[in-house]
Amino acid sequence: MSSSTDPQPTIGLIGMGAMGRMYTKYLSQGGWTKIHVCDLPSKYEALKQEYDGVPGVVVLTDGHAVSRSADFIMYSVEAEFIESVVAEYGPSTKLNAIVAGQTSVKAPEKAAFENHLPPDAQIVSCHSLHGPGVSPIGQPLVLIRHRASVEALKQVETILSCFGSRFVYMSYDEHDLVTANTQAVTHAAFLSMGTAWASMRTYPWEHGLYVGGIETAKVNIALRIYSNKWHVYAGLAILNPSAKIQIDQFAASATVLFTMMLESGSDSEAEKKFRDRIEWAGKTVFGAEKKRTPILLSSDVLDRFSLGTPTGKTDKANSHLSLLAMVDCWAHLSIQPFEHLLLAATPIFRLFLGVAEHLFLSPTLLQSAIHSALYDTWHRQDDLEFVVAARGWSQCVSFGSFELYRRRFDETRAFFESRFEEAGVMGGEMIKAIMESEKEREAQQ
Ligand SMILES: NC(=O)C1=CN([C@@H]2O[C@H](COP(=O)(O)OP(=O)(O)OC[C@H]3O[C@@H](n4cnc5c(N)ncnc54)[C@H](OP(=O)(O)O)[C@@H]3O)[C@@H](O)[C@H]2O)C=CC1
Ligand SMILES: O=C(O)C(=O)Cc1ccc(O)cc1
Repeated sequence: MSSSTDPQPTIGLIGMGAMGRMYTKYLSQGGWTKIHVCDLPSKYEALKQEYDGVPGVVVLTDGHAVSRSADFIMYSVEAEFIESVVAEYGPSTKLNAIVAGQTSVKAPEKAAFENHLPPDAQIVSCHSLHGPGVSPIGQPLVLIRHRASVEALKQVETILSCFGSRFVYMSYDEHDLVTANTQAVTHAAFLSMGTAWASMRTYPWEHGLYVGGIETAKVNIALRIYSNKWHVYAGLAILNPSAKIQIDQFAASATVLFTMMLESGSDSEAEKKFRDRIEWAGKTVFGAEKKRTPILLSSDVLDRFSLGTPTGKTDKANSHLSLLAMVDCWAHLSIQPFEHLLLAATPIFRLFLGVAEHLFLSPTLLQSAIHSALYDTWHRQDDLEFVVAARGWSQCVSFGSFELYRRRFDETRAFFESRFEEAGVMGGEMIKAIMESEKEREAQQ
């Protein structure tokens, strides 16, 4: 790191995509004066022009130039490529530099750093648990002191303090377990909703049946995910071994619950089995949480962020199969989602857990969802498409194919693309409102 006569370390960012740019922005605004950045050499000229005059930022040709000059180096590249990128630039790491990665799954990053960084390099990795369009203030920022002195960790904290995020400390292995619990299944659920809607060629908020309250949250988040980079979700699902197990359980839960819905009909024994299973899942996940202040805003507030206009048909109950399956999945895997809430929740996980909690802690809502699941047939096609989509995503992840993942993602994305701008604004405001209401509640408690 910097010597005592040089108060500012040189900060290096390799990969100037969405996250690299976000880091550059906050580091520059935070007053750091030596921020060396690069992307692929082919983007050098364009990046140089773009960052001309941005305080503290120097664009360099490639990762060798950044690695050789920086005291703290962060790799913000696709998880799929971390091994090859570190293999290329790692040997150029400045003597005694501290190295970090921003990848959403850490097992490949850890292996890449151990295999390709010089022995004098210290490793303090990180992970901002939010997307590039969310304000980092108050969000969890994971710090992983893997091969580094306490002093090195302090230096990283100092550099990143300008984000106003909440530091969360864990090991590489803990990180992958926690993020599988919070992110993998949440993403699988929203990816499946999107694929189901796209398969039916319907924008759910446009036909008036899925508008307002819980539906608003589902639509806004699904569109938010599809407007992000496919490789972010592919990487954390395919390269994290714990994620595969969870996504598989989610698909299994959706399938079993849907089958039970079909079997019930006039069969009271089958109906009882379904009710018992939902009740068991709800107790397992939410049972101990009766005294917690609920996460979610009221339905009225959620309605403010709706993409569609309530038509009066909106009171019609539906099965909320995705939420029932999520809670069933958590219960089967003995995941206690509230344990992660304080520690390492992303905005999307927080919101989805809040929506599930809203459903399960309201006896009226839950009973009407169960009743609708058992007796209504109008949403059967939607639920069937959802189950097919969940199984498809699970199979895709189990095959470990990035190409297949990209094709599935792109197909659904194309269907929603024209709506991203509108949904991005709404979704952003919804997340902001929820974060603010959380802060207010915390202050009151
Ligand atoms: N987006 C998100 O919500 C979050 C993402 N992350 C993680 O951060 C990392 C980056 O994600 P994000 O910024 O969204 O993705 P982007 O695709 O926007 O950015 C990655 C950038 O790295 C570039 N790159 C690839 N190889 C090299 C190389 N050899 N040298 C220099 N640059 C290279 C890519 O170029 P090219 O496109 O040409 O390949 C691209 O510009 C990922 O590992 C992701 O999992 C973490 C938190 C949130
Ligand atoms: O909130 C979410 O789950 C997101 O989708 C944004 C996101 C994506 C990848 C990360 O590694 C961290 C956050």
